[in-house]
Amino acid sequence: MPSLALVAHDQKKDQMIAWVKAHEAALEPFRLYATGTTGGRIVAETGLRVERLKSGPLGGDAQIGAMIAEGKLDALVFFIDPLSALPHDVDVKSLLRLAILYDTLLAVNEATASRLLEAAATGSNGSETLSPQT
Ligand SMILES: O=C(CO)COP(=O)(O)O
Repeated sequence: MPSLALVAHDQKKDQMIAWVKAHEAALEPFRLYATGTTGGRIVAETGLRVERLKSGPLGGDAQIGAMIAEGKLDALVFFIDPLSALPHDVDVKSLLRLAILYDTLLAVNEATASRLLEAAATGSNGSETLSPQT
């Protein structure tokens, strides 16, 4: 089962929830992970099962980065707030850096996230990356 992590900063959480609801069927085939607060809202407001990690500022971004480094994550949807200063900006940068380094499927805005799911569904792109790991 391919794995996908969902992460959204506070000002982007409403957008993440709306996006998850709009793509619930397409997200069901994934083993889903999320940082703590994002995951809590997804579990409370959608029908999806999500494995919650720590909250981003408390190490959740770092946990997802470690999953990438260990080859345990196929794709990351990360709705970043481009208008706020974040105390854990170094963690955000580290996570993005690892996703780039390991060539992980990465979407940092809604338009790209939707295309990523379409590609995963059709297998027209990234099918190899999204094939089951175990
Ligand atoms: O801060 C985050 C990502 O950098 C997200 O963490 P939460 O989902 O716990 O708010």
